[in-house]
Amino acid sequence: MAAAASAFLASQLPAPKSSPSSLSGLRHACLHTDQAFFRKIDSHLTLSAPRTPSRPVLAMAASGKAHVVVAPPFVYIDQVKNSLTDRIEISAQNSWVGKGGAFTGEISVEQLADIGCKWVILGHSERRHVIDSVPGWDDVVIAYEPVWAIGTGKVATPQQAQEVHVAVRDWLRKNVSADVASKTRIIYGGSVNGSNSAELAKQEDIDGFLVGGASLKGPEFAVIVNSVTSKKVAA
Ligand SMILES: O=C[C@H](O)COP(=O)(O)O
Repeated sequence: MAAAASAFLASQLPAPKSSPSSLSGLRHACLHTDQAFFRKIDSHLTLSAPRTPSRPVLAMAASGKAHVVVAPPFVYIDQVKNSLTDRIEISAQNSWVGKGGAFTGEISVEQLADIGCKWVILGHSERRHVIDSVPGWDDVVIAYEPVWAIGTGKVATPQQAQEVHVAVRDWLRKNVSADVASKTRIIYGGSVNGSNSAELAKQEDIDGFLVGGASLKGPEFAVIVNSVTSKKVAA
């Protein structure tokens, strides 16, 4: 199980030069906990989900273009999974990342895999996890979310997000490999909605989205999913 130290990686990234001055201090301070890692359990984009996904979500998924993963709270995973087609995969919002043992109340990746959950979000800024190592990068998706943008309605500009995504990719190139840098999906999260997703998706290094609030609105969620270009879907 899973991923690099998010705080460690983030601490090596520069604050985006294009930050507006009113946000630059906050952005810089927040940057240290802004990266989350998605680790595929078996084999990006992850989303909050209502108990029952809406018809537009199912219709959009059936179109077969974007890779869609929904991340309901633990207690709804089975219910949501049973209401979805196989085209939409399931993620947990967190998991126990330590070794085995007696940890009452924690949920392990083995348990998640056992109920058909293929992904897990690790290191979301709301969880403050720090993860030790990445045994393999093939199934890791990195999400950049400025903390000030999460649930606030304040979205990073496409240029700001692109700048940080480039920095993340550069970090991967220097610290892992050029191959991993080019293949790893880096997704943006933080007040993504149907009005801003298209411009964000045009950026070269934005490979998808981590959507919170807008994922609960079926038609808007479908707009966001469809804004991810075919180039990135194919990646
Ligand atoms: O988990 C969700 C992300 O943190 C983004 O949430 P948001 O789209 O509501 O800002």
